[in-house]
Amino acid sequence: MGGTFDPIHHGHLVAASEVAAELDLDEVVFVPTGEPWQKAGKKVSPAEHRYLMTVVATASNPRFTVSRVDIDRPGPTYTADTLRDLRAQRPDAELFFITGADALEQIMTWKDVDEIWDLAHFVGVTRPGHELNDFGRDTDISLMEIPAMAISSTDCRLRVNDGKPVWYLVPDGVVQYIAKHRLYRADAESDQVALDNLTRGQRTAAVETSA
Ligand SMILES: Nc1ncnc2c1ncn2[C@@H]1O[C@H](COP(=O)(O)OP(=O)(O)OP(=O)(O)O)[C@@H](O)[C@H]1O
Ligand SMILES: O=C(O)c1ccc[n+]([C@@H]2O[C@H](COP(=O)([O-])O)[C@@H](O)[C@H]2O)c1
Repeated sequence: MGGTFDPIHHGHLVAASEVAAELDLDEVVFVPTGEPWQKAGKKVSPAEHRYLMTVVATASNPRFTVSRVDIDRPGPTYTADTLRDLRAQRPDAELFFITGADALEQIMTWKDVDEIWDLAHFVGVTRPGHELNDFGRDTDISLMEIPAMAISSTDCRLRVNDGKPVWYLVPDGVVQYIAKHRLYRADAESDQVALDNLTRGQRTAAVETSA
């Protein structure tokens, strides 16, 4: 399951859990984006913070793992690259790519969209406020109804900035990670920009130092 995970929330986790149970998957790999090019105009937290929050959120589930392939690959994140990298690491695995209805609405605008159907089966899950569409022939998309979780990362970020709680919207460890690193607060903006401006290696060291 790919995502910007800024922050990861219970909507993501329920989607992964439901698809894993329905399809009897051995593993769900959460893949935080490196540079989500379709969010280029939006402020995105440093990849290392998003990666670490995803690790914290998934740690208690033995079937959930987190991959660095997208955050370690320089440049914009394309799912075709994600899937090629995962296939190289797991040559015998049958891959499924889980995506919510809103992301699925945009899938025809993704890079190399004609090639992605050969790299994985796509599973589109319901999300409140969005229509679920499989685009008909020439695609490989299964649709799945999951419990409706009206949670978004955008709303979580706004709530933190407004001083509202995000308990029970995100896992407890993620609430604590956000507080510890003062994420999503307008008054911490200068810290974020400073982190954004570091090189990838410096950023990893900086986040590890402050963790
Ligand atoms: N509440 C939800 N229910 C089902 N799928 C979801 C939900 N939230 C996110 N997803 C799906 O998870 C994937 C990653 O989403 P993403 O990390 O962009 O979260 P988001 O909540 O949509 O973030 P933002 O509000 O910042 O755009 C996408 O495929 C998205 O459709
Ligand atoms: O391949 C693309 O061009 C592409 C364009 C937009 C989004 N995606 C992928 O879709 C997933 C959800 O993205 P997002 O931006 O909604 O967090 C994530 O894995 C992205 O890398 C992929």
